[in-house]
Formats: sequence, structure tokens, C-alpha cells
Amino acid sequence: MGNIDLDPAFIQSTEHRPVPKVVEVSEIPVIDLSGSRDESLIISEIGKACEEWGFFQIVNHGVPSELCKEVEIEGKKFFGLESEEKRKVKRDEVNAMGYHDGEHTKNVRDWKEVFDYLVEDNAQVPSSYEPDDKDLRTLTNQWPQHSPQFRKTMEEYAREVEKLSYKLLGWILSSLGLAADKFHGCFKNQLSMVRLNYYPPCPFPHLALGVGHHKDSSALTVLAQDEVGGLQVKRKSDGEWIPVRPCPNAYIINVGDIVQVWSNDKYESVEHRVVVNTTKERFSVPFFFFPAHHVNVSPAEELVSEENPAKFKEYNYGKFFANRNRSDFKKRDVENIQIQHFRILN
Ligand SMILES: O=C(O)CCC(=O)C(=O)O
Ligand SMILES: [Fe+2]
Repeated sequence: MGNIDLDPAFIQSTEHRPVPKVVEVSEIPVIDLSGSRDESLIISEIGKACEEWGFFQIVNHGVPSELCKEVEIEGKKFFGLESEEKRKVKRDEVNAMGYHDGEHTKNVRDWKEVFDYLVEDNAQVPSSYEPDDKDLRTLTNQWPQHSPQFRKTMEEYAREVEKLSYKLLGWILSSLGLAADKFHGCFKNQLSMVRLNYYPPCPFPHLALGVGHHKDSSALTVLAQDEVGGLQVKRKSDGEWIPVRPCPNAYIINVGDIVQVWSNDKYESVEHRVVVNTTKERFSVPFFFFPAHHVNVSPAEELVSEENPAKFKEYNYGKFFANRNRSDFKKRDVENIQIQHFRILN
């Protein structure tokens, strides 16, 4: 990365290039989770934010700020290692965990490096995306050897953010009138993972993106970002790209595809992307709350009726995951799998 000529694999099609534009300022809601606040108020604020934006920020979330800082320090130290050292934990088509610098979103290469690890090591996933192939394989974490602190910090962080995710999911489900623990069991043997994202400065921010426009396939995502900024959310009301302002010690939460399906379309998994800049590197840490591979996702029966029929057919999460991973390593000629492909046209 950083060559004078830009590898065409990074170039976004004209319609997806970021254009500087003045849009009316509006911001995703910030919700205070302090224990002293009335829980029903928190639930109604979350419900409103999920409906209007599909995104919100949270403060006073309970994850220790020193731990978040340590993740940033250890993460940046890792990305600062020689390329040869990072490649020792390189992810490949067999093991999807570890370091990667060639990720594609919607078949265009992203201007970033990543390190992925599972919250529950040795998770099982389908060996292939083919519906009839019942074989499973095991995904295993790979840990760099440069510092024992790296693994310790990352494992501790995953446990904290997982706890927070269960709480958030419970509140989201309560806001839909569902039991808070309705889908708790789906996360036993979960495929949840933490991703460390490193976006180097980019000489071509008008042509390339840190992450191309996409929706997360998770139930929800809990994202930490540093002070640089770059995340943009597609505003539901008019489709404009709105920057998400960095807010100290806050998390950005977004509704993922699975909550969209469970909610029978009441809450939407909203498109977002990351723009890069010519001078500053950026670091961000999403936690993707993914269920176990055997979970079949369909609208909650309580939200389906004759007047409001199911908007999606059931799909298997493991096969969806396996299918998505096909496009991580190479440019494919077809669009990768989306929940839209399971939509029932009423
Ligand atoms: O870096 C960010 O702010 C967001 C990254 C993201 O959307 C993703 O990894 O799915
Ligand atoms: Fe995302």
C-alpha cells in the first residue's frame, strides 16, 4: 500500500466514490446507559434509535476505559510490526482468523489491514457454502508471538464486550415487545469475533474506501473508533452519507441483518462505509455478535400475523457465513450473499 500508482483493485465505481458534499447536520442519537437511569427509558430510546437510524452511540456502558485504551495500544503495536512478522499469523482460505491485508467488500479491495479473533476459540462452521454439504470445520485463533500481553488484553476485551452485547440485544428485543432472552440460546457456540481495523493514510481518498458500503451480517455490532473519524452512515430519511462523530469512551452500535430479520423489518440493518484520508492513520475495533452456525434465522413469530406477514424466508446462519467468506479473498463477478436474497415479495 502507499505506492504512487493505485492498484485498480482498490478503485470504487464512480457512484460509490466519496464526494465532498455539504449535508444538513444531524447526528445519530447518543444514549446514556448509566445504571441510575430508568431501564424503561433506555429501552424506549434504543427502540427509537433503531427505528430511525439503525445506529446509535452509547456512553457509560461499563466496559473499563483502561481496557479499551490497552486494546488500542496493543493493536497499534501489532500493525506497526514488520510485514513479515504480521504475516506469520496470516489468515487464509482455510483459517479465516488472524491478519489480513487484502479484504474485499462488494468485490472492491478495502484500504486497510485487519486482525480477527473469535470470542469462543475453535468455533465450528460449515466446510462449504453448498446447501447439501453437511461437513463442518473448526476455526482457530492465531496469536502473534511478539508480546504475551496482546493475547491477554484481547481475550479480556472480548469477554467484556460480549457481556455488553447480551445486554444490548436484550434491550433491543424488549423494545420490540419480545422477551429479552428470547434469542440468548442462539449464541451458545457463537461465531462472534472481534476485528482490529487499521486504516493507513491513503493518497487516493477520492477513489478508494477504507471499507466499501455494506451492511453487517451480525445480530448487532459494537464498534469502538479512535478520534480520527471516517465512518459514515447512510441516513434512512434521504440516503445521504452522514459522518459519525468520534465521541470519547463511547461505542457505536448498529442493528445487523439478523436483528432486521428477527424484527420482521421493523429495524433495518443500515449501510455504512469508511472514508480514508491522506494524513492520518485510523484504528477501529468492531465486535460482531454472530450466532452459532446451526442457527436458522427467521422473523420472530410474535411479530408475524395475517396483517403483517413474514418479510423473510428462513436462512441458516452458518451457510450465510460460509458464503460471505468466499468473497473476502478475491474479486468475484457476482454480488455476495445478502439478506435481500431471502426477502419474500408480498
Ligand atoms: O471502521 C469502522 O468504523 C467500521 C468498520 C466496519 O463497518 C466493519 O468492519 O464492518
Ligand atoms: Fe460494518
